[in-house]
Amino acid sequence: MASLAITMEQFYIDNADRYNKLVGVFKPGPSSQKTTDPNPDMVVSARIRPMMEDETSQGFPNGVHPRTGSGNTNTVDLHELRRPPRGLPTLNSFNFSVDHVFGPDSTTAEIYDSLVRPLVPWAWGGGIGTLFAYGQTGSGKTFTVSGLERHVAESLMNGELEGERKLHICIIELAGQTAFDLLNSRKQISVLEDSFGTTQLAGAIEHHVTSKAELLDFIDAAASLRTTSPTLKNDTSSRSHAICRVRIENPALPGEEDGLLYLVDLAGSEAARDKVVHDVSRMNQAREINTSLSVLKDCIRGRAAADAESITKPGKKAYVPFRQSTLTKTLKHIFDPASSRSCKTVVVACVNPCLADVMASKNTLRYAELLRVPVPKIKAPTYNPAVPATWNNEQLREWIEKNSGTPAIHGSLLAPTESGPQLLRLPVPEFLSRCLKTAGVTQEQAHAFQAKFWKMHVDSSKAAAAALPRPAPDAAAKATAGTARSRLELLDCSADPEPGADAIPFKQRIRPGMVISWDPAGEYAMFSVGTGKSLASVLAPAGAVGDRVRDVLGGAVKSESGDEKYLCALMTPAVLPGAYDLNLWRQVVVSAEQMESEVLMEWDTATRYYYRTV
Ligand SMILES: Nc1ncnc2c1ncn2[C@@H]1O[C@H](COP(=O)(O)OP(=O)(O)OP(=O)(O)O)[C@@H](O)[C@H]1O
Repeated sequence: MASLAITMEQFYIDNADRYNKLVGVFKPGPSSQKTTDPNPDMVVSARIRPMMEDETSQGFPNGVHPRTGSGNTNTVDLHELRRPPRGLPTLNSFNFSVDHVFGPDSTTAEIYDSLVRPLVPWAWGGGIGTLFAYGQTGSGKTFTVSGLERHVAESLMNGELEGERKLHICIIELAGQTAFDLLNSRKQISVLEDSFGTTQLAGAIEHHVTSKAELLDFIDAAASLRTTSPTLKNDTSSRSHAICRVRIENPALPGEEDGLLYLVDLAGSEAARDKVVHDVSRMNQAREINTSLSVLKDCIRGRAAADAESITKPGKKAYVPFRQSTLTKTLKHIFDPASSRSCKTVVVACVNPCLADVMASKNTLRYAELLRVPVPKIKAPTYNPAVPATWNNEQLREWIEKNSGTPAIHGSLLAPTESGPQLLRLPVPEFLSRCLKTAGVTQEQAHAFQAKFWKMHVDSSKAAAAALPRPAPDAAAKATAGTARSRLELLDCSADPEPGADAIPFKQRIRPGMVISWDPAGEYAMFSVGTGKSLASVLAPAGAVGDRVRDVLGGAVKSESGDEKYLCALMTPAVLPGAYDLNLWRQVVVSAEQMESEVLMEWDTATRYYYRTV
């Protein structure tokens, strides 16, 4: 095998002139892949590095050519030289299409500006931005990722992004099934899934960073450890995946998910021709790398397909095999369709243009093409006031201002340019931060409004998917027609079913199930949360229960005083942000005087919790 490779190399060198002549007269045909609409959340690019000094000095021609002219920036031509049994060598040509091709003269700054820069504000707003560099050994992955890391550090730390954030960095290396902390002397760590289904890097140390210099120091320390590890020198970087994770915490939204920025320098997809060693461990290593890269491809495609369908078919569950490799398990948040985190991903397929490596380059470009999932062409939807996915920016803003409670959230602050589908894709923390820009809006109102918007989308899509023939409206439905909430909505919401009830002060219509905010005094103060208030759901008038009934602190419920009192069940914050539990057996007596306001709550079947609504 090795001798065959050497003979082929000699053949390429001997026929370099003929090869260059054939390439010079090559007439490119149409691109082999149908052009698809670019997917803004999943961009696949190729970077062709320059020929290296040693490659040109040996006489190897350039085998990979970005197509130029007529504005074409996404096609690459690759030419092999075939050795026929008889006669002169001939050209065997292929072309590949991706979203962007960067030729040997392109700089890392250009790649950053056109593809990677948008990931930074996305993660700053609470989303997940990921960059993968893929390619054969020696194709420029580390060169590209380390250059991009510098630009990312600059963007994160130059003070241009809005709001305060706390940044934490962690850099790990995955070699086969084993993970190491590159910021802690390459100590072995474990990749575990906890009982909440979250992947934990057990044993890895996260470092808080406050300046660009500090961030770069960590990046450089990890890079030097990766490339100079004594026993693995020279081969370490090519046989392992390096994952740099920056976690971006927003102190103004403590309960929300943090933004995540991943920069992933993948293991070399194939051993370079001059490094092939056919021992068993090397073969096993190569098999593991190939498996992890193949699973990665399936996961990237799976997630892109799930995202593309999330707006049109939200009920449909995509299968993404992220548990099949340590790499994808580590990056679970990106791939798990159940995580519902908003992700933007960029892949840079790095290509070595030397003719001697053209087989590996062909595989890299084919892999890159496979990562592209066409975005379904959806004709402009017809406006439907009940379906957020059909709203343009103007319709969305109008709805926001009418439906976001008091004070009304400014549409221009929440959705300056977005359409309905675009706002649905916004990371939740970013949505909340934008709501809070309107003076007087509280976090609770922002949460409730976000939940209302999302629920409307889910309900409308489910209704469209079900497309069941509708029965004729019954008398009760007719009675509520025209009120703010449909009969169906009222089944899961604490709102008063009486049409027009909200015009009557809540104390004049207290009823079982109503949720109230109250001010617990004395020993009941232990039930207050945050603001000193507590939430409870009315069960019955205190006078309606037997003489021996006691509340949660053992006090008698029935009393001789003529005060208007109610037996209520406490509602307490649950583990999920913005969620509440109804504690049916933690009962308290609340007088009408202690009640401050009615709070509308909704039941969410998916999480089995109650949420505030507006
Ligand atoms: N665009 C580029 N311009 C100039 N030099 C480059 C470019 N890309 C890569 N190189 C050089 O090519 C060599 C190989 O690059 P690099 O180490 O980044 O490859 P790699 O794909 O990370 O390899 P490995 O998988 O072995 O880690 C390095 O000397 C690097 O400086």
